[in-house]
Amino acid sequence: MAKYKIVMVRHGESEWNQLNLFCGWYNAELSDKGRQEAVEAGKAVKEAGLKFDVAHTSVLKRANLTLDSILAESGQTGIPIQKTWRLNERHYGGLTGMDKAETAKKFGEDQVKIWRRSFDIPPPPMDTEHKYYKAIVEDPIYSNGPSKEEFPMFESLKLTIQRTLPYWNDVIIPQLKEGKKIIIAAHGNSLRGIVKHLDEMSDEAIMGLNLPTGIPFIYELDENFKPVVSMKFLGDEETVRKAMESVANQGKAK
Ligand SMILES: O=C(O)[C@@H](COP(=O)(O)O)OP(=O)(O)O
Repeated sequence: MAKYKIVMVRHGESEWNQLNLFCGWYNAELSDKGRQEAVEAGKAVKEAGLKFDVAHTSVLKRANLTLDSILAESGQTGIPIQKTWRLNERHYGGLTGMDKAETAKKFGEDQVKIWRRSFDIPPPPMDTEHKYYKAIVEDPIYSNGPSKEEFPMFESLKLTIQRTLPYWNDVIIPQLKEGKKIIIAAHGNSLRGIVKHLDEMSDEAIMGLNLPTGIPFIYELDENFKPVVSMKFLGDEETVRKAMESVANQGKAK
């Protein structure tokens, strides 16, 4: 029997999603389409009658602004919002700022799929000469963490899960136990990590999961935090399927 319910959402389309650039820890803006997706997500939350006591998000504005829109549209602006770098997108290392389709043309679609979707093969590291190194490392959004030692220069999904899961276990689970109703607004890969954990997906199975932007999904969990309902999207099946397919296709050479 379901005891807990939690809502998650990948942010609306960012300007870098729109340009098809690897984004990772770069603090990209939402695109106009992304802002609209966030509004629609809020309407869907309202229609579904979902109420929250607390919200969690990354320190990146594409997730923060999506959350703000969802809360505004569903009339819940006053709730506490907890921001953490642990919910950030995976750090895309040296690929940050590169065009996904161009990268597929140069290195092959198979290699790009490995970089995007393999469980434990990381992208190449970001070195100090990288165009976006300073923009990321010196961004004030990181002034409260991670520490210098924790600050990644690249992350595989495995490494992303290693820093996201402690937040799930130490912050989210205790709040669920207290009876808090929670929404998490985060990113394609930080959320894939949580989904992999909850659904106990194999390293192979998680390769096939592409999360769409701006469509909230619900998990219902039993008393042991095992899913009774998994990834139930607030959207019709065909729209979700197409949106997932289009994310998968971002890594194809054009
Ligand atoms: O970093 C990025 O480019 C995308 C995910 O990219 P893929 O892993 O789907 O290529 O992250 P998000 O838009 O969710 O913050």
